[in-house]
Amino acid sequence: MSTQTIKQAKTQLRRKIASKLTSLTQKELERQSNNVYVKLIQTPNFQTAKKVALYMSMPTSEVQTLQFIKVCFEMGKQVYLPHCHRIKDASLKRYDAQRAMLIFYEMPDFQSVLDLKPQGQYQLLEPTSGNSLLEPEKSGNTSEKLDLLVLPGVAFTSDRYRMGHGAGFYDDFIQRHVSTFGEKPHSMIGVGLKEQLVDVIPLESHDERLDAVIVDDMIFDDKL
Ligand SMILES: Nc1nc2c(c(=O)[nH]1)N(C=O)[C@@H](CNc1ccc(C(=O)N[C@@H](CCC(=O)O)C(=O)O)cc1)CN2
Ligand SMILES: Nc1ncnc2c1ncn2[C@@H]1O[C@H](COP(=O)(O)OP(=O)(O)OP(=O)(O)O)[C@@H](O)[C@H]1O
Repeated sequence: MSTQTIKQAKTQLRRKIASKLTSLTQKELERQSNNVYVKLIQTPNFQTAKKVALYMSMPTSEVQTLQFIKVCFEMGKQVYLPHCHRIKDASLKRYDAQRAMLIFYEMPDFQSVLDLKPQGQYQLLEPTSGNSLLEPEKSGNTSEKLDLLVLPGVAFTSDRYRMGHGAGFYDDFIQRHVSTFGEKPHSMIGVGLKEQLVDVIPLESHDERLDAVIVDDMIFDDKL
């Protein structure tokens, strides 16, 4: 398949999942999110992780994360949340069409998460300052690598591939993590709803395979 055909197939799949998700009730979204969170907490990689990067969920189409973030603080984890950073210096682009990149900021406590305000084009709840991870324009960045990266997505497969909203942010972040720390985050876990589990995702060469995918009460990991 040509790159163009793969991109079109990804767009089609995004539409198909979006229409499936319109009939999901709030109750069902909460039920599945809770199942995911129980499974995630049980994983040894979560138990041992100190630095954990999560995301602030959008209201209807993603596994809800607020309760999970709360538990992370209660367990003494260092919690990081993403910010979409517009690239001003073209030399920081990793591919031509790239406009923005993810920076993760450390959240000092749960209250600061509750206080987040919607930012940018997608009105996501994002931090805009703080101790950062992989902020390239900032000198003296002394932060250490991530123990766990929890990834949102639009679709997931049982062989641990993921497709997002089409910005290429997470694959880019993983590559920059490798450039800076010499390795990927210790563990990368995608979380989804059962409506987001598909047989195949059209893959491009930059698409990263995850260490585990958790969908509703199912976990797919490389030890199975
Ligand atoms: N909760 C959450 N936070 C996140 C992400 C995410 O997927 N979920 N991201 C993950 O990278 C980054 C933000 N990236 C995003 C990129 C595009 C769209 C979006 O809605 N885009 C299209 C719709 C595409 C589609 O059909 O799905 C639009 O332009 O309307 C949302 C977030 C960082 N933070
Ligand atoms: N490393 C890269 N090199 C070249 N093109 C890329 C790269 N990363 C992403 N792109 C391009 O950017 C677009 C979005 O990529 P992709 O579909 O992989 O994003 P995604 O996984 O859905 O997004 P996200 O990770 O932000 O949720 C695609 O058109 C893809 O070809």
